[in-house]
Amino acid sequence: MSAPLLEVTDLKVEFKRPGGVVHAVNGVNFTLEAGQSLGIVGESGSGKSVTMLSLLGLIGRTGRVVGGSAVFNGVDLVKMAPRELQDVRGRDIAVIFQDPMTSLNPIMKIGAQITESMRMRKIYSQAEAKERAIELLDRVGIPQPAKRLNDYPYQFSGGMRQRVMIALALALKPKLLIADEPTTALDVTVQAQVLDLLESLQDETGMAMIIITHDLGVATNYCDKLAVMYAGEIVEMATVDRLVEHTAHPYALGLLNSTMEIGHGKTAIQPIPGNPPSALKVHTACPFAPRCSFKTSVCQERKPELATIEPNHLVACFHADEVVKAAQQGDAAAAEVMLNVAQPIHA
Ligand SMILES: Nc1ncnc2c1ncn2[C@@H]1O[C@H](COP(=O)(O)OP(=O)(O)OP(=O)(O)O)[C@@H](O)[C@H]1O
Repeated sequence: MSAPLLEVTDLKVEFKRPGGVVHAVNGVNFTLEAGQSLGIVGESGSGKSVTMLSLLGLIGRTGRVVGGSAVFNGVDLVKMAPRELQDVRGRDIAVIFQDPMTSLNPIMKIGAQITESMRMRKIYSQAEAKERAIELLDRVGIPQPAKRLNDYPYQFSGGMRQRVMIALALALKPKLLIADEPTTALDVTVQAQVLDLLESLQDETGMAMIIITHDLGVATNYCDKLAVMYAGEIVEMATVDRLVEHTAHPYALGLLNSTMEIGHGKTAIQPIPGNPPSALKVHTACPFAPRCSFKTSVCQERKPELATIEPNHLVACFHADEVVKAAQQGDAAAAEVMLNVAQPIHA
C-alpha cells in the first residue's frame, strides 16, 4: 500500500498566555489519502483550526508545536523551516477561511491576486497566468470572468468572494485543500452552492480536502471520513456512514443528536449539556466525563486512548459498546414514534 498523502502523529500544540499554557491540541493522530475528504468536527475551541494551522506554520508567535509529526508527501511539515513551509503553502497545500478577506488583499484587483501567485512561482508566463485566472474564475462560477479580473474584492458579494478565494486557492493545483469553516458566514442557499462547487472541483482535480466545521450536517454530506474533536483530541474517527450508523463516542452521539437531520432516536434537537473544559487544564481522566451520561468511575480515573474498534473506526471511550447499542436503540425507538405518528386516526 502506498503511503498516505498526510500522516499526522501525536501532534501537540500549545500557546503561552499570561494566565498559563493553553493546551490547544493534545496528541492528534490521523491519516488522509490522496483524493480523500476528511471532515473535522467539534464545538468551538476543540482544537480543529489550530490542528490545521499548526501544520502550515500559521499559529503565530505565542503558539508552538511541542510534539509529534505531520508527514505530507514524505516530508515532515513540523520540521520544515518557515521559508520552506511558505513554499508548500499555496503550492501543495491551499487554505480557504471563513472570511475571504483574510486571504484576499482588499486593495488589489482580483486578477492580479490570482496571477501573482502563479507568476511568483514562475510556472506561467503573464499571458498564460491571465488565461488561467479567467479559466479559474469561470470554473468557480463568476459570470463575465475576463471583465471581473479588474474588480476589487469589495465589488463582489459574500458568496462570490468565497468563490474568488477558491479560485485563488486552486491556482497552483494543490494536492490538499484545507477549508476552515468555508461557508459559515454565508446564507444557507449560498452555503450549499459553495460546498457543491468544492465537491465537484475535488472530483475534477483529485485533490484531497479537509473541511473544518462545527456543522456535522456539512461534514456528513461532503466528506468521506469524519474526525470528531473534543478538548484538543480526536475522540472518534471513521468513515461517514460507519460513524453515523455505529456512533461509539458519547460526544459524537451528542453532536449527532444536536443535529436535526441526522441524529439518533430523537424527534427534537437534544443539546449536549454542560460546557467544554478549559484548555488550560491537563487531563488525566476522560475530558468528556463531566458531561457524559455513560460515565463510570474508570472515566474519572484514567483517560481512554483512541483505539480501533473495527478496521478504520477509532474511538476513545471505555464504554464504546454501550454507546453503539444505545444509539441503535434510539434509532429503533424513533422509528416506532415515527410509525405511530404515521398511523391513520380511526374514528
Ligand atoms: N493565538 C492563540 N492564543 C491563545 N490561545 C489560542 C490561540 N488560538 C487558539 N487558541 C486556543 O486554542 C484552543 C483551540 O482553538 P481552535 O481555534 O483550534 O478551536 P476550534 O475548534 O477551531 O474552534 P472555532 O470553531 O471556534 O474556531 C482554544 O482554547 C483557543 O482559545
